[in-house]
Amino acid sequence: MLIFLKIQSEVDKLSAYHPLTEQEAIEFSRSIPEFFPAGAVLTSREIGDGNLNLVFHITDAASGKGLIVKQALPYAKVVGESWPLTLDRARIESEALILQNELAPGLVPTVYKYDAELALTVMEDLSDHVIMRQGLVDGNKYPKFAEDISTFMANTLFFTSDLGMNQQDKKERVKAFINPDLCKITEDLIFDDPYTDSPNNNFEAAIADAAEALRNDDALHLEVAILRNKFLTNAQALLHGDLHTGSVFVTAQSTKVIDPEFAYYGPIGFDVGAVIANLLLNYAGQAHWIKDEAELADFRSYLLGSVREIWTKFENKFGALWDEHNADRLASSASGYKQYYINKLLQDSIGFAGCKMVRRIVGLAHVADIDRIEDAAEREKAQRLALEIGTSLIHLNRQAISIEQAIDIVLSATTKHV
Ligand SMILES: Nc1ncnc2c1ncn2[C@@H]1O[C@H](COP(=O)(O)OP(=O)(O)O)[C@@H](O)[C@H]1O
Ligand SMILES: CSC[C@H]1O[C@H](OP(=O)(O)O)[C@H](O)[C@@H]1O
Repeated sequence: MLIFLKIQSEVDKLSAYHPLTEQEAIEFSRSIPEFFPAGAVLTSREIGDGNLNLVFHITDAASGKGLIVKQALPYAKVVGESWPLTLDRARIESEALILQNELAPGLVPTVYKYDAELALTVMEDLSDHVIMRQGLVDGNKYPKFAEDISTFMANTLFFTSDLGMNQQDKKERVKAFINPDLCKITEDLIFDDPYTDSPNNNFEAAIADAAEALRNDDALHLEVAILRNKFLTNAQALLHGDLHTGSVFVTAQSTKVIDPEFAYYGPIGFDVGAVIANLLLNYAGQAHWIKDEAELADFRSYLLGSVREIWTKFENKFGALWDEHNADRLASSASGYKQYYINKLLQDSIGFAGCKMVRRIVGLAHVADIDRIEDAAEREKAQRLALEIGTSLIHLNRQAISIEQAIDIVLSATTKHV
């Protein structure tokens, strides 16, 4: 009730706020200086397929130019008005995109305009790219992805941390990116609901036994509680906060990260783990999407190779930034500290990856890689494989010393679930 009243008063204060119609989105997009030719005949289509916001695609057939107008609703679209959600997330998203573009140039869409009253951002149209989740379901490989995403994560995470920026300025930035509503979604959906009998949970009867096992595994609960506490308290760097393959646009030559409305200061491994988890969720679903055994083995080995490459490149790039740009005297001089810090990042990444896999199988919001499998028995197999990998990664996390251990977990779970 309190949240509802808070958000209602937020909406009342923004007197101009209302969800745009497709026509109004066209009118708004004409305010971007010198983008569309004067008198251009524009068309508008609401294309939002995410859980939270409106996304209008504005196009001019004559010039071939396009724009994206993304507007926050005062509630979570996937659930409806009964789940109020702050409009401030539009500010967080546009400020995060602008900062990410400075730290990792070319790896996010350009922001043309942010309007606080309407809670909307006008940004570069990336319709010549595909959403990576769909690309992977279609069996496509992305040769630039590991290089680009490791650069994106190393740069944005290092240079927003106490290692890579002035530590007093960092505290101001923590303040600017306080994001309680969106963090609460993650705290509930990822770090609580799957391990209890929550009304938010959403799993099929066929895997009720596996869902029950999650609720009764004390050792697992200990690991999740430790990871949850890191998410709640470890303001290590400015995270993207929701870095799944539905938040990445790709082509063979290009990578663009979108949708950082969950950005806040949190543990670095949460972003790295999100990328790993979503590659592994695709891995779990692929036995349905690719029927030929040799092709399946090849694609799965590409996915595991990507996990290895992403971690290794991230570790090397983060380490190189540490050597060249460290703003913390003791961190750079204390012998063994860099190795200690980066090993903790590996452990966190593995643990968070596991949590993110589990939530996509038994929690509120699922992934197309698995949910779109029409055959119930095949879908169940994929769900059980994802749960086995996810829980094993969570159990491993604090013991991990190499990414190879995570890969071994995937391989032995695969053998078990043929
Ligand atoms: N810059 C963009 N260019 C082209 N399409 C976009 C862009 N941003 C978002 N979209 C489309 O809108 C969809 C939802 O966007 P997203 O930012 O993920 O919204 P939500 O925050 O609701 O999840 C994307 O899956 C994509 O199809
Ligand atoms: C009730 S929000 C559920 C889920 O949706 C978000 O994803 P997206 O904005 O990309 O659709 C985020 O992952 C949340 O956990």
